[in-house]
Amino acid sequence: MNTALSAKGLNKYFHEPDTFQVLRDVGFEVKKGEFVAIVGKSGSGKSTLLYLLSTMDTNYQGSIAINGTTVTGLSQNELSRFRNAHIGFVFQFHYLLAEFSVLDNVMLPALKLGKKSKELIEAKAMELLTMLDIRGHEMKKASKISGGQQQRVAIARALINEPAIIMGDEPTGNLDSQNTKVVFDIFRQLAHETGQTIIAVTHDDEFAANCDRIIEMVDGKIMS
Ligand SMILES: Nc1ncnc2c1ncn2[C@@H]1O[C@H](COP(=O)(O)OP(=O)(O)OP(=O)(O)O)[C@@H](O)[C@H]1O
Repeated sequence: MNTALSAKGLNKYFHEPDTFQVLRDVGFEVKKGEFVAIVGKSGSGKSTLLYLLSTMDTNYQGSIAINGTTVTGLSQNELSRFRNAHIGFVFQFHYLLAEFSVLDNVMLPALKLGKKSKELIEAKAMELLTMLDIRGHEMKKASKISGGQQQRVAIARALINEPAIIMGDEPTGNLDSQNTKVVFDIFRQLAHETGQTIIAVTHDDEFAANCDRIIEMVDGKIMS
């Protein structure tokens, strides 16, 4: 199976203050190992779309399948389990637990999933911290490292359960150009060498231009 994500006929409405259609018949497929950027003007519906794709928002028309599982219609409990096992999230603001160590932050989603022993999880976390060049900072509180390092810790946390898909909402929105390049290169490596699929909403034209494919949203529709 070569399709990582399939979205069909997605329509989404907001009803406050007035009824407003934010997504209009959105459909596309993303292949396994593809690195895709979602771009578009502010208000075009990018974040709303990512919320649907990431299974956080279930109030829509249409259907979404991830890695061959139709997630549309699953219960909140099923979705929560599915997300934990299959999707990694990287946001503009990393939402690390400031008072917890770097290592604990990375280990947490795997401890929550409860499939592996603490020793195995710690070994995997250390492997990721090494790959992301944060080795040596693992016992520091998350609040005591730089912004670029924090974002790399957030990526390690997103990767700990070896998700098939990584979704980013402005994953480099808060970073300088040097750290943006580091994060971009990590994503590209994950896509092209590990076969993980990356879908990132971005306002950064250079970031988008270097992805495998750009999905452009205009007024809730896909243009290209
Ligand atoms: N909860 C909500 N209730 C009502 N309208 C909403 C809600 N969330 C978003 N919208 C509206 O839906 C439209 C799309 O919003 P969305 O956040 O998806 O856009 P975006 O392309 O991600 O924008 P940005 O680039 O500024 O983040 C906007 O007009 C926004 O005001």
